[in-house]
Amino acid sequence: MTLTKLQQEIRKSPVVLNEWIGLIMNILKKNIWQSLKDHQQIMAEKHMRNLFAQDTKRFEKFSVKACGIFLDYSKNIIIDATMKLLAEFAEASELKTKIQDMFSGKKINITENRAVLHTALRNRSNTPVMVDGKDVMPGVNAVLEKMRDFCHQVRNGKWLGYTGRKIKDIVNIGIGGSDLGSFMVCEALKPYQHPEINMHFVSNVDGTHMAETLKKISPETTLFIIASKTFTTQETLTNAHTARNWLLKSAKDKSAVALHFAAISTNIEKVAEFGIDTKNMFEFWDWVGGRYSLWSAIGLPIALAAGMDRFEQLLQGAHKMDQHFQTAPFESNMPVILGLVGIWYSNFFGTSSQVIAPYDQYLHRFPAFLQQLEMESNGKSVTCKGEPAGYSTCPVIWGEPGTNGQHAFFQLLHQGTDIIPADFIAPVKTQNPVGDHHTILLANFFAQTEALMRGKTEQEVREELKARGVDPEKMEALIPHKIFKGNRPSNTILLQKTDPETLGALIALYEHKVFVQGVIWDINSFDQWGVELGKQLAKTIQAELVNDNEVLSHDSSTNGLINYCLGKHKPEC
Ligand SMILES: O=P(O)(O)OC[C@H]1O[C@](O)(CO)[C@@H](O)[C@@H]1O
Repeated sequence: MTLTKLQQEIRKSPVVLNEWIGLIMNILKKNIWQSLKDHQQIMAEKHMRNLFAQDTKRFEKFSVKACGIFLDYSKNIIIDATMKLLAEFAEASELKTKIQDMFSGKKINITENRAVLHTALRNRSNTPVMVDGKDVMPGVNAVLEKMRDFCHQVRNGKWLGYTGRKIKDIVNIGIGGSDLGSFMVCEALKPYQHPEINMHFVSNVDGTHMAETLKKISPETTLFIIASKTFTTQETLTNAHTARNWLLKSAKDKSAVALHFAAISTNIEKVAEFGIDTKNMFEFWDWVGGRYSLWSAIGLPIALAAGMDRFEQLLQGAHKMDQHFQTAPFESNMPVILGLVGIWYSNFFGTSSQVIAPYDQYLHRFPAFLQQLEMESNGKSVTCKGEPAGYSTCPVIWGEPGTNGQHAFFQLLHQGTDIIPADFIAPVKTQNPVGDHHTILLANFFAQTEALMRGKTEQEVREELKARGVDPEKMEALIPHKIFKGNRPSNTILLQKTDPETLGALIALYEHKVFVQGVIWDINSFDQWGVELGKQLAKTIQAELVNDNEVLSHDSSTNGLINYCLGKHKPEC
C-alpha cells in the first residue's frame, strides 16, 4: 500500500486515530525535511557542469512533456536522490489527497469557508462538480453560452451603440485578478485578435490611466466591461463612474448605459445599484478566486478579442493540464516537479526570488500575471492552523521578456552575489516568421541557460584573454571580473506555439505549481488578507485629504507627508 493510499484509508477512521496519524506524519515530514537539509550540504558542493559530464542521460532523466509543453529541469542543482526526497516530502504532505480535495469541491479555502474550483470552469469533460450538494456545471455552461451569444453580437457588428454604430473599442475596467489574467491573455493571443476591435485595459485608479485611454476612443463606438468579483473595489468603481460620466456627457440619455456597459461579477445587487442592466451581467461564483478567474466570465475580453472558440480552446488546454496534474505520478507530473524544484531553492538554498523570462513578446505580461498568482497566493507567514510558518514561503516573482532582460538585469543573474532561479519560456515556432528573428531569439534563449549553468572558469578566461593577446599585467586585473561561477539554476519551458490551447495549459501549469507549494508550506493559498490593512487606512486618509485641517492622527512620518501635500507643513529642507 502506498503512503497516499494509507493516508486516504486513515482519513476514514475515527478522529482520535486521525490525530495520532497526523502526529506520525509530522514526525515523518520532519525527518524528510532534515534529510533534505543534509542532502543540500552535499549538493551545495556540486557543480552542474560536473553533473552533466557524469551523466549522459541527465537531459532525458530530468525533462518531461505534457499538453504541448516541454519542461527541461536538468539545469538545476539536483540528482535523482534530490527529486526522490522532495517527492517523499510531497507524499507525506498528503499532496495527492489535497489535489483531489480541490478538484472535488472541498472547502479548502478555510479562512473564507469556500471551495476552490477554477478547475470546474474549464471542466470540458462536463462531469458533475458538487458544491454544497449542487452540481456547478449547468451554471458554468449557461454563462459560457451567454458569453458566446454576446461575443457573436459584438464581434459581428450586431451590438450597436446609442447612435446605431458598431463597437470598435472595448475597455475592460478591473484590477488585480479582474485585469491581469485577461490582459495578459489578450496580449498573448494578439495574432488571433478581431481586426476591427481594439482592446483596452484600465486598472489604475490614477486618473491618468483612464484619461489616456479615453483620448483614443469615441463614446459612440465603445463598450465598457466592468470586471469586479465583489463590485466594491474602489479603484474599479471610481474608474467605472468616470467612464459612465464620460459616456453620458455625449449621449445625454441614461438609456445609453445599457448599450455601452456590461458587468462581470458575483454581486448582482451592486451591479444593479451601479445602473448596469443585469441582462448585461455575466455571473461567476465565490468559489472562483480573483487571481484564478480568467477562466470564468472575467475572461470575456479574451473571448471578445479572440473569439469564443479560441476562449474554449484556452479552457481545453487548461483542462488537459488539470487531468495531467490529477493523474501523472509525481516523478513525471509537471506542476509537481516545478513546485518541488522551487521549494528546493527557497527552503534549502535560501533563495528569495524567482525570475520569469519569457522569450516571446506576446507573453510580455506573463511575469506581471504570475506576480499576483504566486505572491498573493503564497505570500503568507502562518500555516493553515494559524501558527507561525517558521520557514520561507513564496519568493519574490519578477521578470521581463528576453532579450530585453538580458540587457537589463541578467548581469545580476550571472555574476550577482545571490542565486536567483530562473524560468525561461519560449515557443518553438513563432507566430511571426520575420527574417531570422526567431533563430536569433532562440539562440539567445538557449545560450543564457547554458551560460548560467556552465559559467566560465578562471582557466577559460585566462586562455581567452591570452588568445586575444591581452597584455599579461592587464590580464591579471581583468580575470576576476570575467569569471562566471555558473551553477545558476534554470528551468526551460518550450511551447510548441503560443496558441490558445498551449497557453491555457501553461497558465494552469503555474496555477498548480502554486498549489503544490502551498500544500508543502501548509498555507492557505486562496485568501489574501494581507491586502486589507492598506485599503482600510486609505479610507481614513482619503477623508483627511479633502478636509482643510492639519492632520495629527498618525505617526509623525504619515502626518508630515499628508500635511506636506495639503500645504499645512513644510519640512525644512
Ligand atoms: O474583482 P475585485 O473584487 O474587484 O477584486 C480585485 C482584486 O482585489 C483583490 O481582492 C486584492 O488585491 C484581488 O484578490 C482581486 O483580484
